[in-house]
Amino acid sequence: MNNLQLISEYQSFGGKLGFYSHLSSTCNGDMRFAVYQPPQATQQSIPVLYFLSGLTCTEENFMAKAGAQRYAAEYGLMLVVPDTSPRNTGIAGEDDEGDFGTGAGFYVDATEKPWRSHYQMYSYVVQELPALIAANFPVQSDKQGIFGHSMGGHGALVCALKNPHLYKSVSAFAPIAAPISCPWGQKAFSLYLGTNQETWRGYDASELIKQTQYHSPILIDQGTADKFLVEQLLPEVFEEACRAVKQPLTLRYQEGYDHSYYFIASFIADHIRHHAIALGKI
Ligand SMILES: N[C@@H](CCC(=O)N[C@@H](CSC=O)C(=O)NCC(=O)O)C(=O)O
Repeated sequence: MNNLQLISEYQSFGGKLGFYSHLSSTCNGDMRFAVYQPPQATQQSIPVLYFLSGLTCTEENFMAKAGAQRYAAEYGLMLVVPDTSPRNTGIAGEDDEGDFGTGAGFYVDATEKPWRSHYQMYSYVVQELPALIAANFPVQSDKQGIFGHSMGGHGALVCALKNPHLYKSVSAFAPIAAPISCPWGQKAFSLYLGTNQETWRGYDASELIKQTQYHSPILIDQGTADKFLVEQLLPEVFEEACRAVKQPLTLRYQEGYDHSYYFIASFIADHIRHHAIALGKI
Protein backbone atom coordinates (compact mmCIF):
# COMPACT_ATOMS: atom_id res chain seq x y z
CA MET A 1 0.00 0.00 0.00
CA ASN A 2 1.59 3.25 -1.14
CA ASN A 3 1.74 6.09 1.39
CA LEU A 4 -0.61 4.28 3.78
CA GLN A 5 0.09 3.12 7.29
CA LEU A 6 -2.20 0.61 8.96
CA ILE A 7 -2.54 1.67 12.59
CA SER A 8 -4.88 -1.07 13.83
CA GLU A 9 -7.23 -3.68 12.41
CA TYR A 10 -10.22 -5.59 13.78
CA GLN A 11 -12.41 -8.44 12.55
CA SER A 12 -16.05 -7.29 12.39
CA PHE A 13 -19.17 -8.98 10.97
CA GLY A 14 -17.04 -11.26 8.82
CA GLY A 15 -15.11 -8.33 7.37
CA LYS A 16 -12.34 -6.11 8.66
CA LEU A 17 -12.17 -2.64 10.10
CA GLY A 18 -8.89 -0.79 9.67
CA PHE A 19 -7.59 2.54 10.92
CA TYR A 20 -5.03 4.20 8.66
CA SER A 21 -2.83 7.28 8.42
CA HIS A 22 -1.18 8.81 5.39
CA LEU A 23 0.64 11.93 4.34
CA SER A 24 -1.94 14.13 2.67
CA SER A 25 -0.73 16.50 -0.03
CA THR A 26 -4.07 18.35 0.12
CA CYS A 27 -3.98 19.00 3.87
CA ASN A 28 -0.21 19.25 3.97
CA GLY A 29 0.27 16.76 6.80
CA ASP A 30 -0.77 13.42 8.25
CA MET A 31 -4.44 12.51 7.98
CA ARG A 32 -6.29 9.56 9.43
CA PHE A 33 -9.30 7.61 8.21
CA ALA A 34 -11.13 4.36 8.89
CA VAL A 35 -12.25 1.73 6.36
CA TYR A 36 -14.67 -1.13 6.93
CA GLN A 37 -14.29 -3.84 4.29
CA PRO A 38 -17.26 -6.22 4.31
CA PRO A 39 -16.74 -9.93 3.54
CA GLN A 40 -17.66 -9.37 -0.14
CA ALA A 41 -14.53 -7.22 -0.60
CA THR A 42 -12.34 -10.33 -0.63
CA GLN A 43 -14.12 -11.54 -3.78
CA GLN A 44 -14.94 -8.47 -5.87
CA SER A 45 -14.89 -4.68 -6.16
CA ILE A 46 -17.80 -3.12 -4.32
CA PRO A 47 -19.53 0.29 -3.96
CA VAL A 48 -18.20 2.70 -1.35
CA LEU A 49 -20.08 4.80 1.16
CA TYR A 50 -18.37 7.79 2.81
CA PHE A 51 -19.48 9.00 6.25
CA LEU A 52 -18.54 12.48 7.45
CA SER A 53 -18.59 12.92 11.23
CA GLY A 54 -19.48 15.90 13.38
CA LEU A 55 -17.74 18.38 15.64
CA THR A 56 -15.12 16.94 18.01
CA CYS A 57 -15.15 13.54 16.27
CA THR A 58 -12.27 11.54 14.88
CA GLU A 59 -12.41 8.75 12.32
CA GLU A 60 -13.35 6.40 15.17
CA ASN A 61 -16.67 7.68 16.63
CA PHE A 62 -18.89 6.44 13.81
CA MET A 63 -17.18 3.07 13.53
CA ALA A 64 -17.40 2.48 17.31
CA LYS A 65 -20.92 3.79 17.96
CA ALA A 66 -23.20 3.76 14.92
CA GLY A 67 -23.53 0.00 14.42
CA ALA A 68 -23.09 0.41 10.67
CA GLN A 69 -20.83 -2.59 10.00
CA ARG A 70 -23.69 -5.10 10.30
CA TYR A 71 -25.57 -3.42 7.44
CA ALA A 72 -22.49 -2.73 5.32
CA ALA A 73 -21.75 -6.45 5.54
CA GLU A 74 -25.35 -7.33 4.67
CA TYR A 75 -25.37 -5.21 1.50
CA GLY A 76 -21.71 -5.46 0.51
CA LEU A 77 -20.73 -1.80 0.91
CA MET A 78 -17.31 -0.45 1.86
CA LEU A 79 -17.47 2.24 4.57
CA VAL A 80 -14.90 5.03 4.65
CA VAL A 81 -14.76 7.61 7.47
CA PRO A 82 -12.21 10.43 7.36
CA ASP A 83 -11.12 12.44 10.37
CA THR A 84 -12.94 15.75 10.79
CA SER A 85 -9.90 18.01 10.35
CA PRO A 86 -6.14 18.10 10.08
CA ARG A 87 -4.42 17.77 13.48
CA ASN A 88 -1.14 18.88 15.02
CA THR A 89 -0.54 21.44 12.29
CA GLY A 90 1.26 23.82 14.62
CA ILE A 91 -1.27 26.60 13.95
CA ALA A 92 -1.60 28.66 17.13
CA GLY A 93 -4.87 27.95 18.96
CA GLU A 94 -5.90 25.02 16.75
CA ASP A 95 -6.98 22.91 19.76
CA ASP A 96 -8.65 25.67 21.75
CA GLU A 97 -12.29 25.37 20.65
CA GLY A 98 -14.77 22.57 20.02
CA ASP A 99 -16.47 24.24 17.08
CA PHE A 100 -13.42 25.50 15.19
CA GLY A 101 -9.94 24.21 14.36
CA THR A 102 -9.06 20.65 15.35
CA GLY A 103 -12.10 18.38 14.99
CA ALA A 104 -14.04 21.09 13.18
CA GLY A 105 -12.79 21.38 9.61
CA PHE A 106 -16.35 22.00 8.34
CA TYR A 107 -15.52 20.28 5.02
CA VAL A 108 -14.50 23.55 3.33
CA ASP A 109 -11.29 24.62 1.60
CA ALA A 110 -10.04 27.45 3.81
CA THR A 111 -8.94 30.58 2.00
CA GLU A 112 -7.82 32.54 5.08
CA LYS A 113 -4.49 32.55 6.88
CA PRO A 114 -3.33 30.66 8.84
CA TRP A 115 -5.89 27.89 8.20
CA ARG A 116 -5.56 27.69 4.43
CA SER A 117 -2.18 25.94 4.59
CA HIS A 118 -3.81 22.79 6.06
CA TYR A 119 -7.60 23.07 6.31
CA GLN A 120 -8.61 21.85 2.84
CA MET A 121 -11.18 19.28 3.93
CA TYR A 122 -13.53 19.72 0.97
CA SER A 123 -10.86 18.84 -1.59
CA TYR A 124 -9.52 16.14 0.69
CA VAL A 125 -12.91 14.40 0.95
CA VAL A 126 -13.97 14.84 -2.68
CA GLN A 127 -10.64 14.27 -4.44
CA GLU A 128 -7.62 13.02 -2.52
CA LEU A 129 -9.28 10.47 -0.26
CA PRO A 130 -11.36 8.75 -2.99
CA ALA A 131 -8.25 8.50 -5.20
CA LEU A 132 -6.32 6.95 -2.31
CA ILE A 133 -9.16 4.54 -1.57
CA ALA A 134 -9.44 3.53 -5.24
CA ALA A 135 -5.70 2.85 -5.39
CA ASN A 136 -5.63 0.70 -2.28
CA PHE A 137 -9.01 -0.98 -1.78
CA PRO A 138 -11.35 -3.00 -4.03
CA VAL A 139 -13.97 -0.32 -4.72
CA GLN A 140 -16.12 0.56 -7.70
CA SER A 141 -15.20 4.23 -7.90
CA ASP A 142 -18.17 5.00 -10.10
CA LYS A 143 -20.47 3.81 -7.29
CA GLN A 144 -20.04 6.22 -4.39
CA GLY A 145 -22.53 7.44 -1.80
CA ILE A 146 -22.02 9.94 1.02
CA PHE A 147 -23.71 10.66 4.35
CA GLY A 148 -22.89 12.34 7.61
CA HIS A 149 -23.93 13.74 10.97
CA SER A 150 -24.33 17.36 12.07
CA MET A 151 -21.23 19.19 10.73
CA GLY A 152 -20.69 16.03 8.69
CA GLY A 153 -24.30 16.08 7.49
CA HIS A 154 -23.60 19.57 6.17
CA GLY A 155 -20.42 18.23 4.57
CA ALA A 156 -22.19 15.30 2.94
CA LEU A 157 -24.95 17.48 1.48
CA VAL A 158 -22.43 20.01 0.16
CA CYS A 159 -20.14 17.38 -1.39
CA ALA A 160 -23.09 15.69 -3.11
CA LEU A 161 -24.80 18.87 -4.29
CA LYS A 162 -21.56 20.29 -5.69
CA ASN A 163 -20.70 16.97 -7.34
CA PRO A 164 -23.89 15.08 -8.19
CA HIS A 165 -21.95 13.14 -10.85
CA LEU A 166 -19.59 11.73 -8.18
CA TYR A 167 -22.18 10.61 -5.61
CA LYS A 168 -25.13 8.39 -6.49
CA SER A 169 -26.80 8.97 -3.12
CA VAL A 170 -26.76 11.31 -0.12
CA SER A 171 -28.34 11.32 3.33
CA ALA A 172 -27.79 13.03 6.67
CA PHE A 173 -28.46 12.76 10.39
CA ALA A 174 -29.27 16.12 11.99
CA PRO A 175 -27.23 18.13 9.48
CA ILE A 176 -26.23 21.76 9.90
CA ALA A 177 -28.57 22.43 7.01
CA ALA A 178 -28.13 26.19 6.57
CA PRO A 179 -24.65 27.02 7.93
CA ILE A 180 -24.64 30.63 6.72
CA SER A 181 -27.62 31.26 9.00
CA CYS A 182 -26.46 29.64 12.25
CA PRO A 183 -23.75 30.50 14.82
CA TRP A 184 -21.60 27.39 14.21
CA GLY A 185 -21.52 28.01 10.46
CA GLN A 186 -21.06 31.77 10.68
CA LYS A 187 -18.10 31.41 13.02
CA ALA A 188 -16.39 28.70 10.97
CA PHE A 189 -17.04 30.30 7.58
CA SER A 190 -15.87 33.76 8.63
CA LEU A 191 -12.59 32.36 9.99
CA TYR A 192 -11.94 29.77 7.24
CA LEU A 193 -13.43 31.67 4.28
CA GLY A 194 -13.29 35.36 5.18
CA THR A 195 -16.02 37.88 4.68
CA ASN A 196 -17.09 37.13 1.09
CA GLN A 197 -20.65 35.83 1.47
CA GLU A 198 -20.60 34.46 -2.08
CA THR A 199 -17.91 32.00 -1.01
CA TRP A 200 -20.02 31.05 2.02
CA ARG A 201 -23.02 30.28 -0.18
CA GLY A 202 -20.92 27.80 -2.11
CA TYR A 203 -20.75 25.66 1.04
CA ASP A 204 -24.38 25.98 2.18
CA ALA A 205 -26.72 23.14 1.20
CA SER A 206 -29.80 25.35 1.42
CA GLU A 207 -28.24 27.76 -1.09
CA LEU A 208 -26.69 25.10 -3.34
CA ILE A 209 -29.96 23.22 -3.79
CA LYS A 210 -31.43 26.33 -5.42
CA GLN A 211 -28.91 25.94 -8.26
CA THR A 212 -28.35 22.18 -8.39
CA GLN A 213 -31.12 19.67 -8.69
CA TYR A 214 -29.88 16.43 -7.13
CA HIS A 215 -30.68 13.35 -9.21
CA SER A 216 -32.19 11.19 -6.47
CA PRO A 217 -34.22 11.71 -3.29
CA ILE A 218 -32.34 13.05 -0.26
CA LEU A 219 -32.96 11.42 3.14
CA ILE A 220 -32.61 13.37 6.40
CA ASP A 221 -33.43 12.21 9.93
CA GLN A 222 -33.73 14.81 12.68
CA GLY A 223 -34.48 14.20 16.37
CA THR A 224 -37.11 16.45 17.93
CA ALA A 225 -35.25 16.48 21.30
CA ASP A 226 -31.97 17.59 19.70
CA LYS A 227 -30.64 20.53 21.73
CA PHE A 228 -29.05 22.01 18.61
CA LEU A 229 -32.16 21.84 16.42
CA VAL A 230 -33.56 25.35 16.71
CA GLU A 231 -30.38 27.43 16.82
CA GLN A 232 -27.83 25.47 14.78
CA LEU A 233 -29.39 22.89 12.45
CA LEU A 234 -32.31 24.63 10.69
CA PRO A 235 -33.66 21.71 8.64
CA GLU A 236 -36.75 23.77 7.87
CA VAL A 237 -34.62 26.16 5.78
CA PHE A 238 -33.34 23.27 3.66
CA GLU A 239 -36.83 21.78 3.44
CA GLU A 240 -38.26 25.07 2.13
CA ALA A 241 -35.43 25.41 -0.40
CA CYS A 242 -36.05 21.85 -1.63
CA ARG A 243 -39.77 22.55 -1.88
CA ALA A 244 -39.13 25.69 -3.94
CA VAL A 245 -37.09 23.78 -6.54
CA LYS A 246 -39.13 20.56 -6.30
CA GLN A 247 -36.17 18.57 -5.02
CA PRO A 248 -37.40 15.24 -3.62
CA LEU A 249 -36.56 15.21 0.11
CA THR A 250 -37.59 12.83 2.87
CA LEU A 251 -37.15 14.81 6.10
CA ARG A 252 -38.19 12.64 9.03
CA TYR A 253 -38.62 14.22 12.46
CA GLN A 254 -37.96 11.44 14.96
CA GLU A 255 -39.91 12.08 18.15
CA GLY A 256 -37.84 12.31 21.33
CA TYR A 257 -34.43 11.59 19.79
CA ASP A 258 -31.45 13.80 20.60
CA HIS A 259 -28.22 14.63 18.72
CA SER A 260 -26.20 11.64 19.90
CA TYR A 261 -24.94 8.43 18.36
CA TYR A 262 -27.84 6.66 20.14
CA PHE A 263 -30.02 8.50 17.63
CA ILE A 264 -27.76 7.65 14.71
CA ALA A 265 -27.64 3.96 15.68
CA SER A 266 -31.45 3.89 15.81
CA PHE A 267 -31.81 4.83 12.15
CA ILE A 268 -28.52 3.68 10.60
CA ALA A 269 -30.20 0.68 8.96
CA ASP A 270 -32.58 2.95 7.02
CA HIS A 271 -29.73 5.15 5.82
CA ILE A 272 -27.52 2.32 4.65
CA ARG A 273 -30.51 0.77 2.89
CA HIS A 274 -31.18 4.15 1.20
CA HIS A 275 -27.63 4.11 -0.18
CA ALA A 276 -27.63 0.39 -1.00
CA ILE A 277 -30.65 0.91 -3.27
CA ALA A 278 -29.01 3.80 -5.14
CA LEU A 279 -25.72 1.90 -5.38
CA GLY A 280 -27.42 -1.11 -6.95
CA LYS A 281 -27.08 -3.53 -4.04
CA ILE A 282 -30.81 -4.06 -3.47
N1 LIG B 1 -19.64 19.50 23.04
C1 LIG B 1 -20.27 20.24 21.99
C2 LIG B 1 -20.87 19.34 20.93
C3 LIG B 1 -20.20 18.01 20.82
C4 LIG B 1 -21.10 17.08 20.02
O1 LIG B 1 -22.25 16.86 20.34
N2 LIG B 1 -20.53 16.55 18.95
C5 LIG B 1 -21.30 15.70 18.12
C6 LIG B 1 -21.38 16.33 16.77
S1 LIG B 1 -22.09 17.95 16.89
C7 LIG B 1 -22.08 18.60 15.31
O2 LIG B 1 -21.26 18.50 14.48
C8 LIG B 1 -20.66 14.33 18.09
O3 LIG B 1 -20.85 13.56 17.16
N3 LIG B 1 -19.92 14.01 19.15
C9 LIG B 1 -19.14 12.78 19.24
C10 LIG B 1 -19.84 11.62 19.91
O4 LIG B 1 -19.26 10.51 19.89
O5 LIG B 1 -20.97 11.77 20.43
C11 LIG B 1 -21.39 21.10 22.53
O6 LIG B 1 -22.19 20.61 23.32
O7 LIG B 1 -21.46 22.24 22.05
